[in-house]
Amino acid sequence: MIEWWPAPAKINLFLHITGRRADGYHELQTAFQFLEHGDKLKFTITETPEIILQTQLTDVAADDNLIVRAAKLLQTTAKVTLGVAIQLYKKLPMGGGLGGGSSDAATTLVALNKLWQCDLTEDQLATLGLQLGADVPVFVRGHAAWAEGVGEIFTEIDPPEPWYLVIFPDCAVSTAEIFSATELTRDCEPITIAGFLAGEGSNICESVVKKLHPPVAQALTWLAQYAAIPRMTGTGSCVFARFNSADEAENVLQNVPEHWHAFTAKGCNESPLSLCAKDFDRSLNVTAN
Ligand SMILES: C[C@@](CO)(OP(=O)(O)O)[C@H](O)COP(=O)(O)OP(=O)(O)OC[C@H]1O[C@@H](n2ccc(N)nc2=O)[C@H](O)[C@@H]1O
Ligand SMILES: Nc1ncnc2c1ncn2[C@@H]1O[C@H](COP(=O)(O)OP(=O)(O)O)[C@@H](O)[C@H]1O
Repeated sequence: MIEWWPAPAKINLFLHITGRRADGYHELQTAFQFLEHGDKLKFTITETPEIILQTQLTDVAADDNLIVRAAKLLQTTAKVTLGVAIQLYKKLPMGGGLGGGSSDAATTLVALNKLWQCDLTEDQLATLGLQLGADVPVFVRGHAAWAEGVGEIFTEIDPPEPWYLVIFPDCAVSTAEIFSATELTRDCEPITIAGFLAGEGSNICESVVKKLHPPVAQALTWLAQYAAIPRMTGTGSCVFARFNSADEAENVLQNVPEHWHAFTAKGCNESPLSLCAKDFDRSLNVTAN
């Protein structure tokens, strides 16, 4: 049986804004890839219907935590009478653009769907996830993706899987703050998947974030000494660069200034959550046979 379920980080390999809908949401083009690095969650199913989060996050009330919101949403939708106690091992910085909150929510949906035996389909879980946040569906689906619309229309992609060095420049960036900035570029020319795979694309939010959060600019400048095309993920604040091997990424990690948190991780097109869910299904089949 699975004890700890992974909630991996994602990075946006590029991020363009192509327009804005009448409801204020932005139309995007982006490419998501997962990292072999992230949070972990442990679920203990209970006979009574309470949902208890045993690990508290500073600054997030338990009822606002996306883990609790995801569990409640699934419990109500699938009319589940069981409950759950959840432990969280939090590694991903909040407001870092690594999608930690969304990934925690997706792992909760995917794991509890199995542990509570709800039998919702992946499409149903992704639709539920979208109610919690724009980034939740890609974590539910678990494959690297080209995304359009407000980030919910996916095409699976298989870009190279390099090693990354990721720096969290010790500042949190709110997605809503960046999307409400007047100087944000909102009219990028659409690009194609083939164009992206050939190297087109950048993160259009970088200039606004660098201006509002100088540590992000400093981290990008620092990384540029060691790697071509350092980039910000999502609306920040983390920045990343790619390397051909774990050793190359590790060597640069040794030099990262102490006041920044940093880590290395391999990029992966199938998410650790998806692999874990398959392991879970296999273990059930073994027990049944
Ligand atoms: C733009 C991305 C790229 O990955 O940024 P990051 O959050 O990862 O940095 C995400 O899609 C973000 O997803 P997520 O963080 O789940 O966003 P949400 O909670 O749904 O929305 C936060 C706020 O951002 C704005 N928002 C979000 C998504 C979008 N396509 N257009 C928007 O204008 C809305 O004002 C919304 O209130
Ligand atoms: N389980 C959770 N983990 C992280 N953040 C959460 C969680 N639940 C709710 N949040 C809220 O979501 C915000 C965004 O967090 P996160 O997804 O980690 O960053 P980002 O969207 O920049 O990748 C946090 O600042 C926090 O207020």
